[in-house]
Amino acid sequence: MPKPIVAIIGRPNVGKSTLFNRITGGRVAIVEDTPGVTRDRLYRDAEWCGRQFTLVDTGGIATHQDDPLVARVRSQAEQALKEADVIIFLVDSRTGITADDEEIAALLRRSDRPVILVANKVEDFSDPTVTHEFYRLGLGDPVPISAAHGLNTGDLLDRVVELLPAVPAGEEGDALKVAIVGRPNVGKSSLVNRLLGEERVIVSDLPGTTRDAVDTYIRRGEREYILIDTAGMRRKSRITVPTERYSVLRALRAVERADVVLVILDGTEGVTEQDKKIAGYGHEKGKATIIVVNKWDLVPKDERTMDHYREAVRQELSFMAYAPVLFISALTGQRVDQVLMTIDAVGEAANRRVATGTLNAVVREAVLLTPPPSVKGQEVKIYYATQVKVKPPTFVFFTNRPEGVHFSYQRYLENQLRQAFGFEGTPIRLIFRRGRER
Ligand SMILES: Nc1nc2c(ncn2[C@@H]2O[C@H](COP(=O)(O)OP(=O)(O)OP(=O)(O)O)[C@@H](O)[C@H]2O)c(=O)[nH]1
Ligand SMILES: Nc1nc2c(ncn2[C@@H]2O[C@H](COP(=O)(O)OP(=O)(O)OP(=O)(O)O)[C@@H](O)[C@H]2O)c(=O)[nH]1
Repeated sequence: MPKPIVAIIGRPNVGKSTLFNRITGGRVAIVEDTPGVTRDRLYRDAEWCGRQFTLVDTGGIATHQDDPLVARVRSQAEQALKEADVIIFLVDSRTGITADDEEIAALLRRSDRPVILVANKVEDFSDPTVTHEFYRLGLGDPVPISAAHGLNTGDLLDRVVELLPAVPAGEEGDALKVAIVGRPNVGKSSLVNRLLGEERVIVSDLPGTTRDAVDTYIRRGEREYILIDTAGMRRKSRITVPTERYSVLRALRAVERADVVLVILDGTEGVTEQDKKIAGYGHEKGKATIIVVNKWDLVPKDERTMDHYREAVRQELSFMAYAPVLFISALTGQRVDQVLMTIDAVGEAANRRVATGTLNAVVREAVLLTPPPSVKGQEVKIYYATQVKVKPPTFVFFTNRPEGVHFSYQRYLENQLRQAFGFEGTPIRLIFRRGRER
């Protein structure tokens, strides 16, 4: 299960970022007395009484600067309503209720999300009348706080934790987290639907309809998965819709918390620059990756079309030669069964540990077969290796000259390890350290 999300909403200048920093214990950011000062940190993890959650500061959500304030505040609130498990609605006890507050309150009253109404900037907690007028918003008892001084914020957090969804038993454990990423409209939601075997995510022809990452928990026999369905990532220059900034962040976050990344390509198009960038995120983060070429039903083909496409993928994504390539149709269901099987396989490979003895037998033979080239007349010796980590499998090689192991020789060693141990679908890392013969 992902961490629950708690959003702070409210009109500009009520103290959202002050409260955000107070709760997450971040450095108190430079807050100015100017309404609408933009910050770029939207999400931060927080914990209270052992419960973890992700806090969102909606003041940082990008909106059209040209839009009237009311529209901006409303779109931020709507965004928060879509994804938050609990909402903190912040008002300013010094200014009292404004038209913007009324507008947000109306939105909140129509939604079914738990809302905590919080009156900020309270100086005198002994005076019960300071928060009285806020009852009129129809959202229950206002909680008085001072975000700037950290007064009563503990009580507020108690309320937040009470309202968080319960942690379902046994769900924290072994489920493999699978991020489904790709450009808008390549068929991410359609694939998720197929994998679920039922229509649960709304699919539409409009690019970018799937705005938020949706986490779905599925079980197949003994195995459990969490599918993280992300919104399409747009090229930076084309980001015009306010929520796009959100989408890119979410997609990156999805990759970060995933064990396996499915990069979905549109079979009717080649591999684009955007595809490369998306695939690159997973590679850099050391995630096991599967390339899924979708809409294969639409591709006019003969018996060589698949090989051609595969070659193109290999060429464009040459940095991830380890990733298996599948050709599917989310629409007809063709070969979709291979997706879960391949997820299992690459998930296992990413977690594989090789015994030190076996590893060194392979390394010795590889070195014997092709010794490392010497550098400036000096011999380079590889003494032994050991696996220090999984996800991704990471190996430390001890050598007399770590800087002398040429990149092409590192490639050679990587290939030898792959030949011996597989590791299909996962990057592996080789680290060279100075050491002595054992
Ligand atoms: N007196 C007092 N001032 C506060 C308190 N909390 C925040 N402020 C001040 O209110 C102003 C606005 O605070 P911010 O945290 O930037 O408000 P915001 O809601 O994030 O504002 P936007 O960025 O415009 O959305 C700052 O000058 C803060 O110092 C408080 O508890 N008491
Ligand atoms: N012919 C065909 N059409 C498909 C296939 N997969 C998806 N589509 C269609 O492609 C369109 C986009 O599919 P979605 O699943 O919404 O794509 P998405 O990647 O989630 O899109 P965003 O929400 O924009 O990120 C829909 O009209 C689907 O019916 C496929 O395998 N074959």
